[in-house]
Amino acid sequence: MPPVTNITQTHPIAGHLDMVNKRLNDIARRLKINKLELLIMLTYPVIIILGQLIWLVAPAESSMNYFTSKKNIFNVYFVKQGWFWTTMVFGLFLFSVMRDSTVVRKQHGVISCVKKFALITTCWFFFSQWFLGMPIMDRIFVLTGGSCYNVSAEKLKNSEYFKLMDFTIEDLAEFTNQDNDYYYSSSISSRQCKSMRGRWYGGHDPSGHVFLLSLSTTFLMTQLFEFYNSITLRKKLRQFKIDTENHLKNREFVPFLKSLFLDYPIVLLLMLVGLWLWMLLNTTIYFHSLLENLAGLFFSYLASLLSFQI
Ligand SMILES: CCCCCCCC/C=C\CCCCCCCC(=O)SCCNC(=O)CCNC(=O)[C@H](O)C(C)(C)COP(=O)(O)O
Ligand SMILES: Nc1ncnc2c1ncn2[C@@H]1O[C@H](COP(=O)(O)O)[C@@H](OP(=O)(O)O)[C@H]1O
Repeated sequence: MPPVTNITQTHPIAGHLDMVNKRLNDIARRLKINKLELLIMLTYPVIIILGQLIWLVAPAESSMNYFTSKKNIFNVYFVKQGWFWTTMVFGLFLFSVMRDSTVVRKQHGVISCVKKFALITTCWFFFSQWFLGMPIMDRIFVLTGGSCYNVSAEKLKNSEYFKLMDFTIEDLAEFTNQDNDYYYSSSISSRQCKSMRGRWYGGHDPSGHVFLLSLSTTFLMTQLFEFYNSITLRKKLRQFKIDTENHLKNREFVPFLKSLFLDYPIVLLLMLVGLWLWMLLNTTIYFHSLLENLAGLFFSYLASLLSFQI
């Protein structure tokens, strides 16, 4: 009888996979993180590249859709309040983990993930909300030559921070009226600029959306796998399906919601992660330049890498 050869050892693809695996282990070791954390972090460059390809390939008319609008419901009520939703889902998840008798090493895990959340919340706050005045993302914009332009005299607040525009910027000319005076400032935040109907123009503007969406997703996914593995997760999702079918068959809507929020928030967590990844793809197709999206990702990587050290 001919000797039995192990196909996984002899197939050329197995060799390549082995090499990729070794390379990933190497990178993870150098960054002092585990392979799962690395794999999660690698999904964002893939999404950003996919977004760029869609933007390049799709003709303008087919790329104009509901998600091209800044006013789409998912952007206004979800992403723009993104830290709130991440906090809610994380809180429910943590509460369910504490009540779950099948989870091992609970106490240590819960404390470390609360610390991680405090750290990334601080990073989010400093990067996108406030950092001894302007948030970091706005400071980068101003330091690279950006300003808030075209603020009309009647919308002007805190006039000491503004100078009269005795010049016009060609790109922004359509937003001004020849008869009015307009002002500009490099000392106010993007939020203040927007509130005065000014134009945030001229600098490198790291994407706050890419930062928030990738940081939240990394945190939620790494915490999910901190407490569950793929087998226990699949078991939980199967049980959720059975419970839901029973609830809905008996028209028990309140018990269904109770079980979703208290016993199976992993379903909410996975739904939120799905929405965040979808919105991330849309951001990379329709908004910002590639470099600005990568800058948002870079700062979210820094925050995640810091949190992995806890
Ligand atoms: C010194 C201050 C440190 C603050 C951090 C303290 C850490 C405390 C530790 C643990 C407890 C955490 C409790 C956190 C509760 C957080 C609850 C909320 O998140 S309420 C705020 C809701 N707001 C948002 O979610 C806003 C999200 N949106 C944005 O960040 C921006 O809109 C954007 C970045 C998505 C886009 O920017 P834009 O300029 O284009 O609008
Ligand atoms: N996925 C998405 N869907 C809708 N609007 C998005 C979006 N991603 C980014 N935007 C919008 O693009 C602008 C730049 O976003 P950011 O700098 O946070 O990446 C923001 O506009 P506004 O600031 O006018 O709301 C934001 O709302």
